[in-house]
Amino acid sequence: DINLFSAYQLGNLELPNRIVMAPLTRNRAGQGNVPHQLNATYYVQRASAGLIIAEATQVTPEGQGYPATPGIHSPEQVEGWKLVTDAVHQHGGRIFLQLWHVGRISHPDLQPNGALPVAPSAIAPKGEASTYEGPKPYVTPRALETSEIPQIVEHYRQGAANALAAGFDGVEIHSANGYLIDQFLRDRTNQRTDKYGGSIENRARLLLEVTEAVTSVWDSNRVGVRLSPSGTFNDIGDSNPLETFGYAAQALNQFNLAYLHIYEATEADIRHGGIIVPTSHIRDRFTGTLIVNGGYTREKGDAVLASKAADLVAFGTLFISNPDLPRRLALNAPLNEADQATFYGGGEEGYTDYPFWSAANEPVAKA
Ligand SMILES: C=C(C(=O)O)c1ccccc1
Repeated sequence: DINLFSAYQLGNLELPNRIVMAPLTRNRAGQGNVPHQLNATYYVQRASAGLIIAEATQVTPEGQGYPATPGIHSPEQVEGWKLVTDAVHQHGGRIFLQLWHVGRISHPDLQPNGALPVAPSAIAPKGEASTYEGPKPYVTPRALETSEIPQIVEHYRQGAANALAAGFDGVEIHSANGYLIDQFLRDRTNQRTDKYGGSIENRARLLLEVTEAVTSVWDSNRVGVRLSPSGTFNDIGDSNPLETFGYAAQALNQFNLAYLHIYEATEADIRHGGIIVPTSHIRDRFTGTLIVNGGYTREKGDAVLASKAADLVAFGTLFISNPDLPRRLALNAPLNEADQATFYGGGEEGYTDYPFWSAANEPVAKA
């Protein structure tokens, strides 16, 4: 039976296992949102993943929504990312970059010239923004003019080109978790009356235009898309996600992408009463490789692969605290507990200081 340790042919990339490192925001970019050596150490420690999807990275300054998240829009950032891709490649790893624009999930304190964050419509998210001075209530974003959207698409294209120059093996278009592209996809946040709003085709237009632009830079088998059909994070929602995401999954087939990556329903989504879209609804419509993510264990991962409900399994929290996760899963070794207090921000504590497994730290049987 296929399991987590089976190899996988992802387009022309050979993955030695089916264990993917999920994109994880860690808020540890250097000055100027430039990746630095500490980030290279963190990623190279995890190079045994079948595939690393590096953290969400803004394609333009307006796309930043949190302190110290890396960018891919300046020459310094391209140079910084080369430290990461070179290190991972020297250790035989493969790494994609997740291209991001947060849309309304930001604050004027994080925006160039203190401007309003942009979004499909002027609808403020519930909750608080994370700024360098701490949490602040979200503001009502500025609705993008129709004439501004080609420039947004160009930011993603340029970001994709910069990722190619930075030595990545591919890119993932972040279209999940209530950020800009997800804001356009869903009718709670997109109440536009132009060709980017109203019908499902119109609400998916930005996703498809960005995918078109990114696949004009990369071979399509090096481009992935991430969706969160059941998501409620960032006050996102849709009146008919089965239809919305069923359409999106089918529409993406035209590009022959590397994969579609689904962030599955969390306990929070179920608690928030979001409509749950079963991953089978997507699997039945998307004809390419499917990555699933969300609370998987070795057993659940092996099972979802054996049943052919997915092709690859992404792990987030477990990769935070277990740099050598594939080896530990293969050995059924104990797993380090992740320290949530150091998930976001800071330095090496809770980032590069989690131990690797060695039999030496096997609990010694009591004499
Ligand atoms: C990029 C994120 C996502 O996709 O959910 C994110 C951002 C901040 C904290 C956690 C996660």
